[in-house]
Amino acid sequence: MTRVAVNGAAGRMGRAVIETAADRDDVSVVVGFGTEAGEIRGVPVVTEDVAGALAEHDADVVVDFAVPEATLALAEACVETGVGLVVGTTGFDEDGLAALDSASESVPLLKATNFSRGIQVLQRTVREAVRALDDYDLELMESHHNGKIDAPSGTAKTLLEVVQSERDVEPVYGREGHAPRADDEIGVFARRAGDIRGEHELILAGNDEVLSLSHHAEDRAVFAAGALDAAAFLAGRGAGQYDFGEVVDSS
Ligand SMILES: NC(=O)C1=CN([C@@H]2O[C@H](COP(=O)(O)OP(=O)(O)OC[C@H]3O[C@@H](n4cnc5c(N)ncnc54)[C@H](OP(=O)(O)O)[C@@H]3O)[C@@H](O)[C@H]2O)C=CC1
Ligand SMILES: O=C(O)C1=N[C@H](C(=O)O)C[C@H](O)C1
Repeated sequence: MTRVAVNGAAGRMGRAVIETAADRDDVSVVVGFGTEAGEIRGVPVVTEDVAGALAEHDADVVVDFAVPEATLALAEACVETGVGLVVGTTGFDEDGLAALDSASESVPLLKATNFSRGIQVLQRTVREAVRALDDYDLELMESHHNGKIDAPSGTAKTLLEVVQSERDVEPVYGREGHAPRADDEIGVFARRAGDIRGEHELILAGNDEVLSLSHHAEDRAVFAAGALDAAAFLAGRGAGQYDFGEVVDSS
């Protein structure tokens, strides 16, 4: 049984993680962290002394869905206590990413911009498609709920990295006015509306055809389940960076 702490416990994803864990017997959420103290489904939520709470509740791994500055403070507490860290938060700047890299020298750390298994497969499919259709026009779209802070989504950035590892394309974020398309560009578009859980689509267009590769999440439970799988995978491992692809391939 992996003892899990949840950062951002009262948020959309934090609550989904607590709900999802309640139906599983391989993980147990022992404490949550947030900006307001309280209790969610019997899980105590605390606001301060994160390192003390990790030790007190004997947590093995923290699952984090919060905001970058909270994640970075949490990473310090994980290093202090030797607790593993699953990072789902997106929107880090270069310094934030470097700080997480450095934390992974002391504790096991698994960061993924998307914990759905379908997106893992989409990443692999995108690589193959971009490689095979190497002169097709590429355009990337994502849609999310109206409470999302960062744009483009972390997943869109990851998909862009996959594309760029295969092809030298420059992102153009939205288009307006006189904006003819260049051969070496990829349009990137972000929409925010309602409670869309997360939609991503890459189109590859050329030669009188369009290949559309898309994914949509129907429930946040899919991300919560993947993050908990990652926590169970990380428990007991040594310091270093792990990949969600390893979790998917191992189960
Ligand atoms: N990797 C993946 O699969 C997924 C990643 N995400 C990412 O997860 C993150 C959270 O998303 P979501 O749950 O929708 O966002 P929410 O805004 O619903 O939740 C974020 C939570 O973090 C809390 N928080 C803010 N500051 C702190 C702090 N200092 N310590 C602890 N908690 C804090 C907020 O509290 P308060 O409300 O009081 O400010 C809030 O409860 C985003 O970056 C999102 O992109 C989301 C879904 C899937
Ligand atoms: O904020 C969200 O909701 C989501 N964020 C992640 C991202 O930025 O890619 C993953 C998922 O799409 C939902």
